[in-house]
Amino acid sequence: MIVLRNVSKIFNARSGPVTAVDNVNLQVEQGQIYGIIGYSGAGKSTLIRLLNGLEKPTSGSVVVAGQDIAQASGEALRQARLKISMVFQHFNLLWSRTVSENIAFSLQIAGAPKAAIQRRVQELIELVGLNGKEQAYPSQLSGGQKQRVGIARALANSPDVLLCDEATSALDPQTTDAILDLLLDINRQLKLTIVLITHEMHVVRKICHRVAVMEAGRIVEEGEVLSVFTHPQQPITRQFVKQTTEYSSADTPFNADLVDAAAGAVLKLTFVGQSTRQPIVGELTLKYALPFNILHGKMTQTANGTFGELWLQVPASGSQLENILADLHAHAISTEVVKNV
Ligand SMILES: Nc1ncnc2c1ncn2[C@@H]1O[C@H](COP(=O)(O)OP(=O)(O)OP(=O)(O)O)[C@@H](O)[C@H]1O
Repeated sequence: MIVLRNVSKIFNARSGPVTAVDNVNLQVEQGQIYGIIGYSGAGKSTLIRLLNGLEKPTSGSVVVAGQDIAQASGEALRQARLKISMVFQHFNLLWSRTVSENIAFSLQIAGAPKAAIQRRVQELIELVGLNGKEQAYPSQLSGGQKQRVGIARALANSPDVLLCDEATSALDPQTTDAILDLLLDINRQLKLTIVLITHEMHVVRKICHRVAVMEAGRIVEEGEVLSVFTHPQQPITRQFVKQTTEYSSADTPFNADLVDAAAGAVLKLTFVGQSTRQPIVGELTLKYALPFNILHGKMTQTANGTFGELWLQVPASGSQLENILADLHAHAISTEVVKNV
């Protein structure tokens, strides 16, 4: 659905040239929810503006739904952009128009017949859960409701691609989750391709199928969300993954006092997919007749699967510890010896 080839964008600022996007290659499949994560200044906004033709690349090609957006101009660009909608962080609603009128606006501009507009608006109101709010003005709505209007408005022209520019960054955590659920629902119901930019890994974890990590204009890591979470390669990706855990340093998530200095090695086990279903601690306890001590455990859901992390203290060393690790690997469980006591 979207293919970016060797895309760079260099701005000529007063202080000199700024490379906002640096040789980016990217592919988003039809029906995918694709996350682009990075800190402020990484180039995310520029990249998303390249996708809807608001910026032209300095070099490279940007193809969306078969159309080269970078080459298109005039009427062709206008038509292409009708199929690429955007949802904004600060909603960008028309404050003097009601909810219905905001949603109807782009259809009116396109010259759709009145009855068709009314039908479409009602359909969208129901889709985003705003029944009863048709005649309300944006100032009478909560942040989450405003974003529902923003999403309904973006869907009015039945786009091929929905771009979300930090769509939940102005919302509290509960409202963020409700809006993310709505996006997931829309993706499933309409098979709509969604590209979102964010600085929050929680957003990526909850709804994205794939993620690209951006740093200084480049994509430094890319992959399926589940595999990026379980095997982050770059330091910046590890930092983002840590955002979604309750501990912020490289330290373990449990109180160090729980570890008995004389009671053996501390292991971190990571389970992915099917391996999350195995009663592995019970099996090991029986097999080795050892009192495995659970220090901490958690399961995390992503859009393409579940992974679990478990910290254990194992009163074993030497060849016995090696055998335990080999057994875990045979069950497709990754291990890390956090501390070898
Ligand atoms: N029109 C412009 N002229 C000059 N420099 C620009 C322009 N737009 C963006 N930049 C620069 O390009 C770099 C990337 O900016 P961009 O806004 O794309 O990053 P971002 O990841 O979206 O950050 P934020 O989340 O803060 O918006 C920054 O160094 C920024 O200063």
